[in-house]
Amino acid sequence: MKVSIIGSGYVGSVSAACFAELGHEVICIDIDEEKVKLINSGRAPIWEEGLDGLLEKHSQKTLIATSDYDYAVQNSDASFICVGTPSGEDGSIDLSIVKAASESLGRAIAKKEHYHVVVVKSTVVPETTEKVVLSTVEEYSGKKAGRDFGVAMNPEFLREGKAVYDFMHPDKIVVGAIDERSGFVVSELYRGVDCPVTHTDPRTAEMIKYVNNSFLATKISFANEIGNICKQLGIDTYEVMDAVGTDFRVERSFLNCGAGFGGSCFPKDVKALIGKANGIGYRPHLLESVVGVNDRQPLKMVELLQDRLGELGNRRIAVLGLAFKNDTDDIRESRSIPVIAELLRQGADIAAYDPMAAENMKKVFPDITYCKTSSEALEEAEGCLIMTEWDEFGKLDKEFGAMAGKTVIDGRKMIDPKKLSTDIDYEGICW
Ligand SMILES: NC(=O)c1ccc[n+]([C@@H]2O[C@H](COP(=O)([O-])OP(=O)(O)OC[C@H]3O[C@@H](n4cnc5c(N)ncnc54)[C@H](O)[C@@H]3O)[C@@H](O)[C@H]2O)c1
Ligand SMILES: O=c1ccn([C@@H]2O[C@H](COP(=O)(O)OP(=O)(O)O[C@H]3O[C@H](CO)[C@@H](O)[C@H](O)[C@H]3O)[C@@H](O)[C@H]2O)c(=O)[nH]1
Repeated sequence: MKVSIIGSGYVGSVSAACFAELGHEVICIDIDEEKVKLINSGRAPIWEEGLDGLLEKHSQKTLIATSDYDYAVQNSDASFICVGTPSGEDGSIDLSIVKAASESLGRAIAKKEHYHVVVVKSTVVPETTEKVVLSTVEEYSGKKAGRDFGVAMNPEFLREGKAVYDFMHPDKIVVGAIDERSGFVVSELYRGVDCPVTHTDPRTAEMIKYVNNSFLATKISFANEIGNICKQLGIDTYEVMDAVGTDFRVERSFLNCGAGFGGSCFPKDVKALIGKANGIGYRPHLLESVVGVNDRQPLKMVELLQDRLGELGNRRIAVLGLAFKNDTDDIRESRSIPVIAELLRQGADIAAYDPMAAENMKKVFPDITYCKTSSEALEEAEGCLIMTEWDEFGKLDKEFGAMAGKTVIDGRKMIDPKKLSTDIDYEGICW
């Protein structure tokens, strides 16, 4: 089939490359000319394991990029909207980018003779597909949904760092369509991907995505709350979760306590669902607490450091890990951001290191010191905060010997001090 993908960020570029790998002809549309150029030269606009290889393989053959909506719509059967859905000022969803993409799509569909399917892959709150996307495309195309064009919602569940693998091997595919014809086109695109498919209406599909993310975020905040209690009682919360997680009704994953959840999805999506609930007159106390625990958790890292070191002004502090999790250069909502902001507020001298995300963090904190290795960051540092679960931090040992102090606060349970040959003053955030 022929498919166009609107937005070439994490979801769009991965979806485009994977649809090409599944044998479809793909056109990427982005308003960012740099991304268009990169994709057309066979290079990925973001770092994702395996993405460069797929783009190199398919670019200029069955995959091209453009900023021309008319060309893309004329030459495809369906368009997937994969643009950003950031938080507005009050945390509720900002749909302006989705609206703009829907307008451009509507104008292009106006000029098309044949049936076209509009698919929303961006994470959008329930009712958006019908009340914003469908109605905008109708308005700008002068055509009728269900007759002249189809509409479906197909949420994406990929994880950054594992995005290509997740797209090709998903747990589930959800297709929320306004009618059978639209749903059929979307399902056909996934032919060859082996997993259960849920066929439903658009608003249920939209809600499935939010419930999936909110539940995982809730597990993490629950684990952090339990971890905070366990720490005070001198109980190993990881041992607790290992045992509790053997209950198949609980399941062990996403119960690792630590510095909290970051990323472009969990914080934004939980807040968007809160905003949507408030909008319909329901106050979601549990979801508010999930955000509250997550906002407080990273600051505990600084408090623990202060307990050991006292005043932090002019003290050199190594911050290991800037990405919101391992295996990505993405720093969106990284828990190291509030930590660095608080350290700066207290006048600390920060030596930061991340294997991939330093360039992105420089845009947020241009004036801290960025180091090329963990060793360089630890050199002469009085304290160290481990913020991201990069494998290499679990292998640190002798490097701690170069510190001026010995305090290491671990936010991701990367270090087992009993296994180190170097003597450190170690404390875990919840253990
Ligand atoms: N990042 C993830 O891991 C992930 C996973 C599942 C779902 N999602 C959801 O998918 C959506 C996209 O997320 P992302 O992380 O890929 O975003 P992103 O910011 O990385 O990419 C969005 C892209 O859209 C482009 N764009 C903006 N306006 C446009 C327009 N009018 N026409 C064409 N292109 C336009 C931007 O230039 C950018 O390249 C969000 O709703 C997000 O919540 C993200
Ligand atoms: O037990 C855990 C598990 C994760 N995290 C943190 O949670 C965040 C998110 O991790 P992860 O879910 O692996 O990353 P994302 O790439 O943000 O993926 C989530 O968000 C995507 C966007 O919606 C969804 O598609 C995915 O299914 C969903 O896992 C990171 O900061 C992790 O450090 C914890 O603190 N404890």
